[in-house]
Amino acid sequence: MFINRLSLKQFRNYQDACVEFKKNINIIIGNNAQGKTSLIESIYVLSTTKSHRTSKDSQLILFNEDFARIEADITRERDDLHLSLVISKKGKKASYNGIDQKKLSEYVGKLIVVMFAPEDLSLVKGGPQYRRRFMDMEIGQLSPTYLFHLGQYSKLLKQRNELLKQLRMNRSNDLLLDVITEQLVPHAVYVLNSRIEFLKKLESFSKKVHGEISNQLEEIGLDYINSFKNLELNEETILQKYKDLYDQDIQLGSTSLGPHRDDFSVSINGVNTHQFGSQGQQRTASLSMKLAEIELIYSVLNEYPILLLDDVLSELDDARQTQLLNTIKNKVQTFITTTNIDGIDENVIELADIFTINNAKIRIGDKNDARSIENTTV
Ligand SMILES: Nc1ncnc2c1ncn2[C@@H]1O[C@H](COP(=O)(O)OP(=O)(O)OP(=O)(O)O)[C@@H](O)[C@H]1O
Repeated sequence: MFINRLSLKQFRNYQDACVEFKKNINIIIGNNAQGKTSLIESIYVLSTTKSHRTSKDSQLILFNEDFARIEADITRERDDLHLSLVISKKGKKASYNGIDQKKLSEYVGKLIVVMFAPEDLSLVKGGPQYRRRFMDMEIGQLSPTYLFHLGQYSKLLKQRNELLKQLRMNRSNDLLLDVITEQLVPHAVYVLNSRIEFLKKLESFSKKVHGEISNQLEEIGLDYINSFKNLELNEETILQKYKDLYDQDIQLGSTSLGPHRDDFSVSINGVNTHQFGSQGQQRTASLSMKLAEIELIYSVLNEYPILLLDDVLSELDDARQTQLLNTIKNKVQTFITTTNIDGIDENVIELADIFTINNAKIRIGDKNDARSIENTTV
């Protein structure tokens, strides 16, 4: 898929902006704090309805304004799309081809993106919450059903934890605990099985990509860490396990097992990268997973997603940039932000359109414009 036109109104530091994209590689260059990340963040938000760098939607609205709007014209293999997302203090409203969407979960998946940003290093290095979020966002883009089950699971989990806390004070309402637990279990089982299946597929694509990046010296492994350990993941067994844990959960005042506790490990040549990997290995492993995602999405949709590279390309060495270029060339529309074009491989620059951003004003430029920006960078 391909974004032809993007327009922003009162999004972050953009008052009004409209930009057309023609080539599949687009380099966005500007000094710090001009609006580069905000531009690609807007594409991510339009796709997923969530920002990759804040959970507070109000931060996306230009200071002192009431709403922000992101719109784009998109060409997909099978059709053209017009997407619009309005973010206001009252909430978010999405529409496609002029039709308002009642549920955001049904809107997600129209525009599919893969983002690789500095925060993605946390994917390997950070706590389990980063990896759970990664799985949920990625599976969610491909499956509204997953988003539905995840949403139900989160809602019921919150209710169950509140109830457990009440029961800790006064053990009287076990019947309600039965009801909530019985409702929770099918969603937990669906989420678990989907994540395990996703991770298996991602592992097989990652092995291929990582082998190529590392000259076949390294083998990457991804393993789902399931808090139910080796239990069979069917509703009956999981329900029984939750029941066996009633006393423990009441004492804790929270649900001790389930998808909200899970994680996945990333290993290189059998060694856990989270604990023992070098910075470089952690970065390569994150990149392999992101590139693998592109191929995984293609295998499901028969269509490539859009790739957003926020300030990460110049940090990759030549071999990794070449690998990246091979993955995206002529097929994946890619947006690359940077303050410094010198760190970007000439072969990538040759294939790209270059845009400059200065105080939220976007201009189409060329290599020389990009270099003159660098000269003014302090
Ligand atoms: N809601 C908002 N309203 C107005 N301005 C905002 C809002 N949110 C962020 N900004 C400002 O927008 C500017 C651009 O931020 P952005 O993160 O896009 O910069 P950038 O060009 O990616 O810079 P860097 O290279 O430092 O990452 C910053 O000055 C930031 O403070």
